[in-house]
Amino acid sequence: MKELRHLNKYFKKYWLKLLLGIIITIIARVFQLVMPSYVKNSIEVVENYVSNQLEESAARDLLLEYILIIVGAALLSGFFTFLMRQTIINVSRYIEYDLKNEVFDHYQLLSLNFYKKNRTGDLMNRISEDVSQVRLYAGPAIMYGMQTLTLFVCLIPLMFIKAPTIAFYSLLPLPVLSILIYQISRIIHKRSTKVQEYLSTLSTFAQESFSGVSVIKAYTLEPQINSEVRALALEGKDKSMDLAKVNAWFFPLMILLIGISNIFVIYVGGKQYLDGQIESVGTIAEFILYVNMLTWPVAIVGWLTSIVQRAEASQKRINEFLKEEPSIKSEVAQKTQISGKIEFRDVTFTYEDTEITALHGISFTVEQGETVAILGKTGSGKSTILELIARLYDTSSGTILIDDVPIKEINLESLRSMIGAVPQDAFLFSDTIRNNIKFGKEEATEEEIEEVARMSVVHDNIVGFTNGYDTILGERGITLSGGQKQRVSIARALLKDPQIYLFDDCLSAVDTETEEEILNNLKRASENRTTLIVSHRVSSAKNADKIIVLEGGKILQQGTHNQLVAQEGYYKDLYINQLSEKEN
Ligand SMILES: Nc1ncnc2c1ncn2[C@@H]1O[C@H](COP(=O)(O)OP(=O)(O)OP(=O)(O)O)[C@@H](O)[C@H]1O
Repeated sequence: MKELRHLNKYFKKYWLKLLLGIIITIIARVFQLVMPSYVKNSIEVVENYVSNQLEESAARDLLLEYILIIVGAALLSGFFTFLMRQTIINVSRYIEYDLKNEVFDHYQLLSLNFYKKNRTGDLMNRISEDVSQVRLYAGPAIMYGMQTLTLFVCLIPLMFIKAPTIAFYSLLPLPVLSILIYQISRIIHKRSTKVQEYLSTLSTFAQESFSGVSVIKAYTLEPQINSEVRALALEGKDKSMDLAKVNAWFFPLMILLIGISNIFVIYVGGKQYLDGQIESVGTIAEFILYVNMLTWPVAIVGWLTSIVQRAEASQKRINEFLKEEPSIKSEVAQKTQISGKIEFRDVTFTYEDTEITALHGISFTVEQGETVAILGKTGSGKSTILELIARLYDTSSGTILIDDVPIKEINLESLRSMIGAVPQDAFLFSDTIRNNIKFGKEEATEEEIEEVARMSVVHDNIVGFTNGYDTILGERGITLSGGQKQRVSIARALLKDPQIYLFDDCLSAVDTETEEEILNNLKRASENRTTLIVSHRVSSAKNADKIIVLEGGKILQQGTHNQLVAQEGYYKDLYINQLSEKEN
């Protein structure tokens, strides 16, 4: 129960509702207890009438009275049971909602390294599946637990007072029932977890096959994929059958044990009646009702035990993530203005997970308002430089200064709010084009959105769609071409109007003419803004104030376009190659 202590703060938050729920549970059970003794009384009335101790009209009146009491108690018990669910189950839904938000908010704080170490499926599972398991503890477990406790506390002493011998024998099979249900619940849980695992493997595989359907068709891989799906589905079916087999035991076992209890009541009660130890056959009927009232709560003790165990395991997994500290933290609370000078001083950076050293002792300065292009072969460390400026990672050694202040001494929110980054793989949400552009500036007007779309040379494409800016993207809507995605992503950054622009090879999928047009527009937009452009093309770099050429994480060449074409090396070769490609 150590891990579940995390929920105490929520129990404190909703203590009044919980207390009310518990009181209502007790009231509901007490009304339920009225029924069996009035059934007994009714049978006694009939017995007395048969043995001529009671007039017919008096018997009728009494029976009517008892029936009305039974119906009234049942209605009240039902009404309070309804209220019980409305309070306790509602509290568990509130706790589930709070806990989901807590986990999600924490996920948002964590750094990229955390997301690399943990698979998306795992992150999703903890926020959905594990939180649901915990909810079962916070709601149903408490509700049924209270119900069972009330019944035990009220009913068992009552049974022993009324007829101790019958009580003893009728209760005898119930602990066995509880233990068996506990064992079955455990097995059911284990097997259903396996079924869930297979289902998620199958759905991941299916999802990948649908996403990659064009590759599958192009390579005529359909038969192979079909047989893999069939094999997975077969395995899943076997696991489901295993689960169905244990599930099938649940109710028959319960019915068997209730049956045994009833037989004990009838046998022992009948014997006592014949021996004159109990006065009425009604007592037997009363005890049969008691046994039936107890069966479900007793079975539930086993079920509850396994629910608490599962909730504890789930909360442990949730706590593991909640304890995770973000590796990139804002060490300065005070927000600052940033004008955009960037300096790398002997920066070395190694990715923790792959241990690849992407940058080796890099030093360079970008003055405020300057445009710098970074070129180099793939894997030379270009994107890493941009990621370090946005402080998605911290340097392994050396310092990055923004406006001559070490980056770690700048409020993280201020820094990131002043950066407009366009990543290499433009990511667009399954939302309208308008909302995707507005992402960086919620309050943007229609005119502003259109203006940045024009500057990114994507406006004409957008108005060409039937729904224009309301066109939904992604799975629910249309798929943009690589170049269109890149340009929507550029529009998003322009709308933010930041002090620092980071463009990571974001024109690779557009033709050179459009590239030229966009670059001209960017030049206007980024006037007085510090701009870093990562590219493989000389055309994107040639107008920059400075060009940095990287190789293997080190600076190979540095200078203006004119300086670099005048010297032998990577840049000049690239320039000549791309020039002749263009001419051809
Ligand atoms: N997120 C990451 N985790 C681990 N290693 C990484 C990560 N990103 C890049 N690397 C490694 O760091 C090195 C530099 O990568 P980087 O993406 O900075 O190169 P790049 O010059 O931008 O390449 P490209 O032109 O292909 O985009 C590469 O060897 C790469 O494998």
